[in-house]
Amino acid sequence: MRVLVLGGNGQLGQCLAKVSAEYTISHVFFADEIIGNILDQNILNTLFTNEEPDFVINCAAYTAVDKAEDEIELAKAINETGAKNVAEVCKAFGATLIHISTDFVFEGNIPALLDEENIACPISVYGSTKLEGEHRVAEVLDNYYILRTSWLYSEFAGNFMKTMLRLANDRTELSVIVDQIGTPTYGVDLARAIFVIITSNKTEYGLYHYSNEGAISWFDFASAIFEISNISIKLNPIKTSEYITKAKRPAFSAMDKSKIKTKFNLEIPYWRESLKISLKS
Ligand SMILES: NC(=O)C1=CN([C@@H]2O[C@H](COP(=O)(O)OP(=O)(O)OC[C@H]3O[C@@H](n4cnc5c(N)ncnc54)[C@H](OP(=O)(O)O)[C@@H]3O)[C@@H](O)[C@H]2O)C=CC1
Ligand SMILES: Cc1cn([C@H]2C[C@H](O)[C@@H](COP(=O)(O)OP(=O)(O)O[C@H]3O[C@@H](C)C(=O)[C@@H](O)[C@H]3O)O2)c(=O)[nH]c1=O
Repeated sequence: MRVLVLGGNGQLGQCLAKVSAEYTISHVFFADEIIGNILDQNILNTLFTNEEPDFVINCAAYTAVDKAEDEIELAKAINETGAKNVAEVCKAFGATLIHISTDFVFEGNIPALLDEENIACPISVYGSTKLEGEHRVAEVLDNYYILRTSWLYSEFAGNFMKTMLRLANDRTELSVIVDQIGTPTYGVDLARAIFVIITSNKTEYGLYHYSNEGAISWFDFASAIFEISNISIKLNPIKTSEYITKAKRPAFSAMDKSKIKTKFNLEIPYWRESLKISLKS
């Protein structure tokens, strides 16, 4: 079993590296954006020729949600054309693709757990490009898994948990949005779910939702980060309208994980338990 991780230096890439040795996979190769530039088909061909992967995990993406509103072409190139390039090279080399997508494909106007059948209707450039990336993958390949995840955090790279800890260092007070509801996902839990899929020997291809269990606001998430870390800071709950950002974010994007739990016999940790583990790390 040979696995190739694209975007291997990013947050999820590092989470995959942390746990890959727990699984009976003979070879996992982590490619950064230079040796695995998903915008360059020649580079991808060379990489695939050398690595001969059975599975490819595509973590490479444009993930700067606000910046994407200004860098539309770059976000489209990486999240749409890049996804297509990866799917095409997987097809040419007979590899199964695990492609990562996001809860931000949803509009967020339905306050009920979103399953894979719910209509996606993105309200940001990032969300639109990720949805288009999903379509490109599905157009090219049959043997793909698209995993939509949400509010990814970990001890690695940049994320909301680390932003909160950093801001608490030099502020006595923080204001965080209370009317956007979703589910945090510990990247290490997602990494383990990906390896479960790879080692399952199943061929249940398609679209899946994966996050931790529970549904909370960003304010709740920040409160828990500070409470578990014993950081005392004044935290103000604010409305979305009081925190101006370039990109719109869904008001409700908590997802239903029944499909992945049933098909792969997965037990998903509750968000707060995973947060404690990540903060310890
Ligand atoms: N972070 C989150 O909250 C969430 C993320 N997701 C999805 O999960 C996946 C992984 O996200 P995460 O690990 O957090 O994101 P990161 O931004 O941490 O990692 C993405 C990686 O892709 C690399 N990259 C950018 N352009 C290219 C390119 N042309 N070729 C190859 N690599 C490239 C980046 O390199 P560099 O940094 O040098 O540009 C970076 O290392 C993404 O698909 C994302 O959309 C889904 C839901 C939530
Ligand atoms: C820093 C900060 C953010 N916020 C709000 C803004 C936003 O609505 C929310 C999260 O902010 P961030 O910019 O950290 O997170 P953001 O980049 O919006 O996170 C998203 O990233 C992409 C890649 C995804 O795919 C999504 O699932 C989601 O994780 O918190 C505050 O209310 N107060 C603050 O001090």
